[in-house]
Amino acid sequence: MKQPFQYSDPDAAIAALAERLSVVGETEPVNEPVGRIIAEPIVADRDSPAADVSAMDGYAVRMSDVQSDSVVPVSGISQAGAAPPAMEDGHVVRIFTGAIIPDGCQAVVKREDTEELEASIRFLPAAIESTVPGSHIRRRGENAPVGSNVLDVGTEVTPAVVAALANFGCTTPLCYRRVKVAVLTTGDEVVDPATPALEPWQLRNSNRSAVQAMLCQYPSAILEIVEHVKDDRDSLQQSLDAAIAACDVVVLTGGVSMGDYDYVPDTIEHLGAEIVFHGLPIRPGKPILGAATKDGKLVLGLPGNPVSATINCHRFLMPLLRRIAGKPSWADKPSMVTLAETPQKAIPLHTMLLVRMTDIGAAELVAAKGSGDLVALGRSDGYVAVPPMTTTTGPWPMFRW
Ligand SMILES: Nc1nc2c(c(=O)[nH]1)N[C@H]1C(S)=C(S)[C@@H](COP(=O)(O)OP(=O)(O)OC[C@H]3O[C@@H](n4cnc5c(N)ncnc54)[C@H](O)[C@@H]3O)O[C@H]1N2
Ligand code: MOO
Repeated sequence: MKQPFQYSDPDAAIAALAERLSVVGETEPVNEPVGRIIAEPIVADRDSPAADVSAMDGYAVRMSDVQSDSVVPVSGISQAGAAPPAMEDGHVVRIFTGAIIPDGCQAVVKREDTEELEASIRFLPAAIESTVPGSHIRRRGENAPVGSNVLDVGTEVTPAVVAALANFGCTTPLCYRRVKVAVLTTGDEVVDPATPALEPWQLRNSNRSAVQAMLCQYPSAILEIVEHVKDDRDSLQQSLDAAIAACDVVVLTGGVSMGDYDYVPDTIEHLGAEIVFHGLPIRPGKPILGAATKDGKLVLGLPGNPVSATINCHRFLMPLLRRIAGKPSWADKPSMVTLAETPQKAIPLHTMLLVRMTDIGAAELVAAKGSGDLVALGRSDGYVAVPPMTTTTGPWPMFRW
């Protein structure tokens, strides 16, 4: 670990790493695109709406007929799913929401603004006062004319985007392929989480579970390799070489610090990757390592302590994955929250404190015994980032799991 630190804050370190990473270029049509990134502009295949339509249930009228004392006969019905009838002079047409505006109609009057008589209507004062040409008419193409751009390349597909895509007949949008990720955990003391009886010197592989779970929440990434590697230089080198050949991103946990078995930094260097930072002024996570290969692949060495690995996977890996996946606005946009109590110690590091949200929207600190405290981790909703030498309640950025 180099001292002083190469970057004074996590965002600067993330940005420096991001600059060196390649963005996925290959594309594929995707059936279930939520969480994927669109790789082609989506163009309107028809006007939206496709014709002038009514925004209300009511009557299609000519302005000259909207008089306070006249009784106007109803000459037909325009309903959704059918062509409109002709509109006779001196008549109104009954119309429903979404139905096409008949030729000659200048406005729609809401049903509740009329008195409905047998086969005719009378306009109530509300209709007389508020009806102007175009009232309650949605004009053809007012949302988007045919051929216009509806969604840009780089849009992340949400349920709202899916609705817009469906409207333009796009059910399998062309998206960037998923980012291939390898997760390599290290540590000879670490065993599979399903192991029932452990020796006192063993512990369960919670880091693998945490990283896997975070990746599962992100549809633009796919886990290609998940492996636990023995604490020896050759095994680690072999696994790292294979992982970097097959994937865009390799995440390692453990072995990045100063211990005799901490081979991660050396093996990454041996790979020919540029170590952009090794050590940052953050707690937890001071020994974190970020590297980029010559062809722009990410190698992230997360510290082994479970709270550190989980927080820093969220803080560093997830935004960088969004960037590699092709999302232009990839940086985190944390909401600001006020802490329910002051942080106890002012330290010269960016501190990420586990918090739980109260019902009134304050962030309560979760008592934690350090970066191995998985109980505190499990009780948290996320973490709050407090700048160096600060003991005030904020508001500070809150990152939710
Ligand atoms: N002399 C120094 N020692 C340490 C420093 C330092 O700056 N100088 N930094 C400390 C900090 S901070 C951290 S965090 C750890 C990180 O070290 P490593 O990344 O080398 O992690 P390990 O030593 O391999 O493991 C630390 C701890 O975490 C447990 N662990 C590891 N992997 C897993 C896993 N997959 N699931 C659950 N738990 C895991 C491991 O058993 C250790 O208890 O270094 C400090 N030391
Ligand atoms: O990263 Mo370490 O987690 O500060 O213990």
